[in-house]
Amino acid sequence: MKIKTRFSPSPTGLLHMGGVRTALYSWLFARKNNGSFILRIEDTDKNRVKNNSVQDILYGLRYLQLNWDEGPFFQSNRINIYKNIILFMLKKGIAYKCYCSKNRLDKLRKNQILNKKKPKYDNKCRNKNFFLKKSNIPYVIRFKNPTKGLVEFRDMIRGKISISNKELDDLVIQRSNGMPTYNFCVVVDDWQMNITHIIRGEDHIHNTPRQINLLSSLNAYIPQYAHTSMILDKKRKKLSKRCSSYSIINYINNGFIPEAILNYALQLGWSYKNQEIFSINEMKNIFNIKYINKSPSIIDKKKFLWFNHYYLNNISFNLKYKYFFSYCKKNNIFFDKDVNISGVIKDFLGRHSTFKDFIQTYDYFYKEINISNIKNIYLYNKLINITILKFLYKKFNLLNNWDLKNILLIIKESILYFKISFKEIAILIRIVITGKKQTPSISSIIFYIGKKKFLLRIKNFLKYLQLNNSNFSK
Ligand SMILES: Nc1ncnc2c1ncn2[C@@H]1O[C@H](COP(=O)(O)OP(=O)(O)OP(=O)(O)O)[C@@H](O)[C@H]1O
Repeated sequence: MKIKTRFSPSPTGLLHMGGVRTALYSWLFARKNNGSFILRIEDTDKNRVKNNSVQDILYGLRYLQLNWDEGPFFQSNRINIYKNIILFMLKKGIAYKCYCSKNRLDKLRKNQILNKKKPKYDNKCRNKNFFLKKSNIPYVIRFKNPTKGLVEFRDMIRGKISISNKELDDLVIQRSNGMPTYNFCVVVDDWQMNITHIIRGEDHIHNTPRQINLLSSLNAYIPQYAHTSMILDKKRKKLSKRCSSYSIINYINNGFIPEAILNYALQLGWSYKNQEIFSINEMKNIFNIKYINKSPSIIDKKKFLWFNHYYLNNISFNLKYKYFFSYCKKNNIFFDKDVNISGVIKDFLGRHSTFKDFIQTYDYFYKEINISNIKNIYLYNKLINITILKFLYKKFNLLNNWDLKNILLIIKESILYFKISFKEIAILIRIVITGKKQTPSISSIIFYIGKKKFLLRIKNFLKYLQLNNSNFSK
């Protein structure tokens, strides 16, 4: 039997690490076993569906390259399939119409709670034959859950789980508005899509016995289940789809790369021989459900940054370049062709943990600097500054071979000429061409920023000094 797994999020909010890890484990399990990975969007509860949530899920999965073999299927497009099966179940007598009013059910529930009993439907309508009844009274359709025996399954993470059927309600499979319910649609889809393994969060574990009973009543194959523990935020609460700071889109916007997100997601609740770094291929080869642990995991931003930093330093230059430019494009950041951005990436990206941090630190390579924000250039007086800058402009303008060696030669020449220190001239140039007091080595910055931008910034600065009364001195 071909292995088939599925990721089936509900589009009720943002895709977060909990969803990504579930998708990753299901994807890895399928890939490791030459199986198929299916994407199914569980969007039948229209009241809870959030705008753009589907796009967010698809974008996140595509960014992470968790490619699906079938789908995306949308449950909202399959309503007729569910309804036909419900009709079949009614005919077969494994489902029935329940006309109990909300009022009656509320009272029943209240009394049960008062008598310290677990709230449960009392099966009032179960044995009445309402199938042919035509009336305007609203009704729901319930599944006839077995009343005796146990539902048992072997969870691939948690071991044997069994629950008495006495504990289970006659599940509503169709609401009074005619819409099939979540648990029912899931069962029909898992059955019709031939899902063999269901890896999902333990927030669904209470649904499993009901789903198994439904599958059995339809003579369907019972998949194997693996319920993972929850991922929690730093306050130890289950990650929320409503909180954007934990969303994948937020990580992507901050410049986390797929390798780091996947590696971090993998090891949140999964461990293998103390190894931390796994390439995608390694994940596919090694992945095994037996390495998933049962305790909840807490998102640790520092660790996540560490992974991204690691990958920014260790992926191939081509990949770095590709990710970096798609990040820039998405954020409307463009570089003049004069700027040697590959050099900047090669030399400086490795110092940073995210693209966002990197791009903010080196904004002077793509953004014009605002001279009027510069308050002090810490060097002599205005006249001397103007003289040095004019000298530099002239020398650099004549330089045809824009390379590090020649750039350093001009800097040295200016030091000797003006009898100032390297530090002093570096500060002046740094402020003028970057607007910042701290940057990496000034000769590299001059080299990477290119002749055109370098000269233009000196020229603009000179203009500003000449027009302005500020003396830019100590
Ligand atoms: N915090 C979490 N930790 C681990 N797994 C999670 C977490 N949140 C969701 N999942 C799992 O991710 C998968 C997709 O989740 P889904 O989008 O349906 O979120 P959900 O939290 O179950 O949805 P909803 O909040 O709308 O009920 C499910 O298998 C779910 O169990």
